[in-house]
Amino acid sequence: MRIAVIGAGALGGTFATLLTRAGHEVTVTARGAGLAAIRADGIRLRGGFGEAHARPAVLERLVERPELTLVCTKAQDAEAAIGENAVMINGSPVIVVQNGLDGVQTAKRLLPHSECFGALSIIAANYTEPGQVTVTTAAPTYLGRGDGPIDQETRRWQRVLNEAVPTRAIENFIGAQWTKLIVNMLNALPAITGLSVQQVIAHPGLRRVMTASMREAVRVGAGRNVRFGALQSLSNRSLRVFARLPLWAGQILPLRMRRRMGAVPNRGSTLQSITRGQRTEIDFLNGAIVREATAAGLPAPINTLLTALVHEVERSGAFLTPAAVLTRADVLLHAE
Ligand SMILES: NC(=O)C1=CN([C@@H]2O[C@H](COP(=O)(O)OP(=O)(O)OC[C@H]3O[C@@H](n4cnc5c(N)ncnc54)[C@H](OP(=O)(O)O)[C@@H]3O)[C@@H](O)[C@H]2O)C=CC1
Ligand SMILES: CC(C)(CO)C(=O)C(=O)O
Repeated sequence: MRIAVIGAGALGGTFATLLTRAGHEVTVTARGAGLAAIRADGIRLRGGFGEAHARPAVLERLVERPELTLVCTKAQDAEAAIGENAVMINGSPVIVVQNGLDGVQTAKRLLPHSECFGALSIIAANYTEPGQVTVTTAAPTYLGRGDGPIDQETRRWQRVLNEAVPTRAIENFIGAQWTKLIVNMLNALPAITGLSVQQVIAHPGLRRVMTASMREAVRVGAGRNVRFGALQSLSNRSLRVFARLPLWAGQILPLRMRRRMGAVPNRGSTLQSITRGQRTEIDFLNGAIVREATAAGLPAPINTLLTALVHEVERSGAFLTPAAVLTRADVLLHAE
């Protein structure tokens, strides 16, 4: 099948390489150093899914209509990246592989003639340099659309993706996007401190802040009447119970997430943007919680602080020490 992958970074590079290995005819779009590196030597994948080297076609923009397109940019780049390729992809199916709440809606708005789906990936992948990706956790990807049951088209594309990476079709995709947003409360503190996700969770003070951000996010979702979708071991019921536990007991959730992640350091996709000197996705992660809280008339002080701290680090290029983070967060934790 002719498959296009827009944005060949950590996840795009993983999907492009493994779809090529599965026998598909893959074209990726890239720019700058990524374009030059992939043109010269293809994409090299290491880690959790084994070693693979793919030589997909690489272009700045698509010039042919693919049979399926995966959009794998960060959320802040999705509108531009889809817009640049809209002439070619509008009318053919599109899967947006993205964190945050907005990706599928953005694709639907820009591609009114396409069937649009979303993929929530639990894979952890590190874009170590242009054209090089290391998978630090090999985990499933969840595919769906809307808030209803799984439809036939979703099952069809699930089977195609599943040839490359373990993929499951899910009902209530919109609720599952929220559940993934709770998981993505893992991202901010590594981006602020420069530590891996596992190191942040191992730090008792930072773990409390992370747990508080997750609880706040669940409460905001509940305030927006969200029915959280099932993802890994998380469910609507378990998340709502988690948000009511005392803070000390709630820390079981990030500890469980760390256990599932394994021991290979996971830098998280937001820290990777910081390290590359790029704008992060934080306004679509913790920032989305702040916006949703405003809409629900609820406070979201922890997510407001974490969003602001990531922006501080983006501007200064200097990570904060755990002690500096705790000085800023302590008063909020006492009020929790
Ligand atoms: N990495 C991970 O482990 C996980 C990531 N995710 C989510 O998946 C999504 C993708 O993340 P990730 O793969 O980490 O991101 P990366 O930043 O590694 O990759 C995104 C790629 O998109 C490229 N890009 C941006 N705009 C364009 C454009 N207009 N045309 C062509 N290419 C473009 C970027 O190029 P350039 O480098 O030139 O900017 C970059 O190579 C995010 O929403 C993230 O949150 C979800 C689960 C895990
Ligand atoms: C789940 C996690 C944290 C995996 O790294 C992720 O989604 C990300 O890095 O954006």
